[in-house]
Amino acid sequence: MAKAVWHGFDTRADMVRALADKTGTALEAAVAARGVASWAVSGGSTPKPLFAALAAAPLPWPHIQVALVDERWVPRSHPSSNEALVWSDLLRGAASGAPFQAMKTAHGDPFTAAPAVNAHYSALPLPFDMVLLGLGPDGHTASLFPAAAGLEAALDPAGVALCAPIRAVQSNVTGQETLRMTLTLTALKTARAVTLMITGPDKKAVLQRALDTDTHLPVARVVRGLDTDVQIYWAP
Ligand SMILES: O=C1O[C@H](COP(=O)(O)O)[C@@H](O)[C@H](O)[C@H]1O
Repeated sequence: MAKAVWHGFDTRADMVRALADKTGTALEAAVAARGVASWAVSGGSTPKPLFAALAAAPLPWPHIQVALVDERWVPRSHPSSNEALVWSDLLRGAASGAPFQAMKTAHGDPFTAAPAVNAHYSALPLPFDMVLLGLGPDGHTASLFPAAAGLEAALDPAGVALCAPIRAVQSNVTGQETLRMTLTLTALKTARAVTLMITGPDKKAVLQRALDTDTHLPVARVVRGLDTDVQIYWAP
């Protein structure tokens, strides 16, 4: 069973430097070994400085396939679009030559889009060489929200889908449902390396609790279900 390995830093800048270095080295090694690398990235606010650091890094970007870990079912013009974040913060400068796989399609909802999104993701160089996960205050990672419709299918260890539709109610947005698409445990499980980037004492406490006692929370179920240990990068 995979476990969490903590890497703590005094400052966010130190953490970003270390994680950028680890990510760049792994992606470069994958290109050297197999001619191509694949990196699945989360959205949200936490990875922004990491994206800025890597966008400027002289990596073999045209051979590094970037894809999303999860997406809100909103157009790219929406401020919450993870795809928009990747375009604005990562796929620029040196990294602008990287091929990118989005999750959002023109379908009206992620449930009808799932076959198409799965077809797109099946064509990627898999397993992922690197996956960058984040964490929400409710213990969600990717778009695997506690009690969401679609959660059990997405976390089914025997599932075959790589991407799954999710209908979630976010605890910090009272009563508001969001439609999302997420990588499944099946897609995450075989990744060669998985990093989880978190900042602040609250997220550290949520993660610690999930790993120790609230083991039903999605982030804990993902950590347990992976083939590889999850490298946790944390700074205050
Ligand atoms: O909803 C989401 O939230 C998590 C955490 O986001 P953050 O803003 O607290 O860093 C993120 O990992 C995920 O990709 C996103 O869709």
